[in-house]
Amino acid sequence: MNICRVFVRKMSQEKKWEPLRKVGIIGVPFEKGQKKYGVSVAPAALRAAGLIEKLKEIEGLDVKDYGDIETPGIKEVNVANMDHLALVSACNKHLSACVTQVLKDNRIAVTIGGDHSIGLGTVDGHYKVNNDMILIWVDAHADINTNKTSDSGSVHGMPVALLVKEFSNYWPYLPTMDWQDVVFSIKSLGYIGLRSVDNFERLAIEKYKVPTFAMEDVEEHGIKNSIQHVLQALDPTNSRPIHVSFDIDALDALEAPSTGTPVRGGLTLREAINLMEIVYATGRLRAIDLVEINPAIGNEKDRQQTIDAGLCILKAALGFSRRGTAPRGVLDLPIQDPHKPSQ
Ligand SMILES: NC(=[NH2+])NCCC[C@H](N)C(=O)O
Ligand SMILES: [Mn+2]
Repeated sequence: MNICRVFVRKMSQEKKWEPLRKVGIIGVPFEKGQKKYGVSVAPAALRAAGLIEKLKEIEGLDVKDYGDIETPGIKEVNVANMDHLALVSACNKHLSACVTQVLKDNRIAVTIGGDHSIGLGTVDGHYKVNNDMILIWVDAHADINTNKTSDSGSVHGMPVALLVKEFSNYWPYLPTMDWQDVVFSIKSLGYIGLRSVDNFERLAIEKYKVPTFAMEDVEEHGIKNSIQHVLQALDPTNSRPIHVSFDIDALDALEAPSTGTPVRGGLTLREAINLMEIVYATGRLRAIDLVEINPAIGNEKDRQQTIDAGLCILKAALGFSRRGTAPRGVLDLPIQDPHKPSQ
């Protein structure tokens, strides 16, 4: 039997994944998912630091800026221990539609927060286009509290719990949230970088066996094995689109001090870059969120360091190589005539 031919046929049936070389940037100046002032300034601060230009420098990358999502003032609703739900809901409804549009334009959706409550809209919008997507939540926190289990009442600690269909019995009726179809499964979720996990969050992770590499596990296995393990657990056939929701507080507070809920003992920037390089190399990254950069926290150096770290993470996710990239289609260095003066 011609095993070889069967193998070749099987290979050619498998979808080949190439990194998408087109991206769409969405800014979300939203901060009502938590209590501190400043995280809404991040999209402007990143743009001022050259976000668009720096991404355009990546060889072959086509970058389109879709502008910012604005959230007009709105009448609040009353849900126990859940601050500003109506505003969070309005912002995410709009954001979800925008992410869907970027993906339909055949671009990777790059969303700049904003606090992490906006993960609700980015994942909702992504799922509408790729319902086989997997979600990698890179964070110091699990963000899987309900209004019953949260100590803070801040929705940036709840987006994962709002997203997953397995949690429907853990929520009351949530006014203003009727736009959301809760269809994403917790079976498609994995965590990297955790080190501040509330009791009920830990219970949820164990109950639903969420592939989780908390900092102790990253310590034991290294970042490369950690991400590969999560990807393998969620998608053993390497065939599902990837969404990374990256909270800057996944980095050690020394690497990214300008954030609202910093925790020491986190990822180094090198580990975060390596993580994103590995995700890029799969060719399957379709959406990335970068959230919780708060330029109003710390001094000028803290601010710059945090924004710079965020830019490094985005660049690694979108194909920047630390090895360098030779100019495309050029085979030699520029020739000069040794008998003539320079021109
Ligand atoms: N996206 C974040 N920074 N989340 C922090 C959440 C902290 C805490 N677990 C809470 O529920 O409030
Ligand atoms: Mn978070």
